[in-house]
Amino acid sequence: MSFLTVENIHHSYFTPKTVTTALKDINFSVEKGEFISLVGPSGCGKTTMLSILSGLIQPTQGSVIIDGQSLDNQVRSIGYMLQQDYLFPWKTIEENILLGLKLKNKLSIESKQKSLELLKEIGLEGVEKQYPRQLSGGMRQRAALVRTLAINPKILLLDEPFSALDYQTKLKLEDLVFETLKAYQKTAVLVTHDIGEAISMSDRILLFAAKPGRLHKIFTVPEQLRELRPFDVRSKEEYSTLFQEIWKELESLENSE
Ligand SMILES: Nc1ncnc2c1ncn2[C@@H]1O[C@H](COP(=O)(O)OP(=O)(O)OP(=O)(O)O)[C@@H](O)[C@H]1O
Repeated sequence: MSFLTVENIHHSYFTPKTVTTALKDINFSVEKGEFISLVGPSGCGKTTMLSILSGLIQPTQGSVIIDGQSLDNQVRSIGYMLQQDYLFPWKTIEENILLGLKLKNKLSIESKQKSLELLKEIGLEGVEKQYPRQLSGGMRQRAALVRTLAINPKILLLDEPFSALDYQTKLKLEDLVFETLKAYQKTAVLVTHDIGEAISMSDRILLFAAKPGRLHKIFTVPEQLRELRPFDVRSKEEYSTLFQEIWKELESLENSE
């Protein structure tokens, strides 16, 4: 059985005058430790899918099974990382990264030590007593990653976590997040508009189509790219080939709309 199974998900948004089918007949599964990306044109339902996986919205139909249990029993073990870091400005970095543990009643000497070690591993040693405004955007996103991992989530949902960063910081963070998730064998689902980012970080890429939002095609990243760090993937021939393939598929989707 797969670690994450999405079964027959259907979701519509209702307003007094309109019904929008954001997702229709979505089925896919993710293995433990696998990294998948959701890509596709604007409005194809990527964010809706992630909101369903996080338990923030209930799908109109269908189910999500994580580690053999329904999502309702697992929402506490989902980690969510967004475009904005959402660190509390009046709390220090240490207080921010321990907040999730505190809220979940999981703060202990051991869990605190683990979180501070992770902060060190991610290159943020020495900023514990500083406030978010004293850190750069990239450093704040790294702190947000530590806060997300501190609760030891079973699955990490990443909603365009690098899109607000400058290009150089983004590439560096892609490497860092990739290495960290690999080291901790975390299962992750990334939503991104950046095909290059999807190829360089993922095992598989799920291309969604719009109107109605649906899963159009799944691409498997070649084995030889999966062992490399994201930055190095970008210079490989297999990367360019897959980029072209996904790009053409996206163009054909746009032309058929
Ligand atoms: N709260 C809402 N109420 C009504 N319609 C919504 C709502 N949220 C999203 N939609 C509609 O559902 C569809 C899917 O939206 P969603 O935001 O999931 O797509 P997306 O792929 O994440 O888009 P983008 O790439 O632009 O962020 C769109 O047609 C959108 O207009």
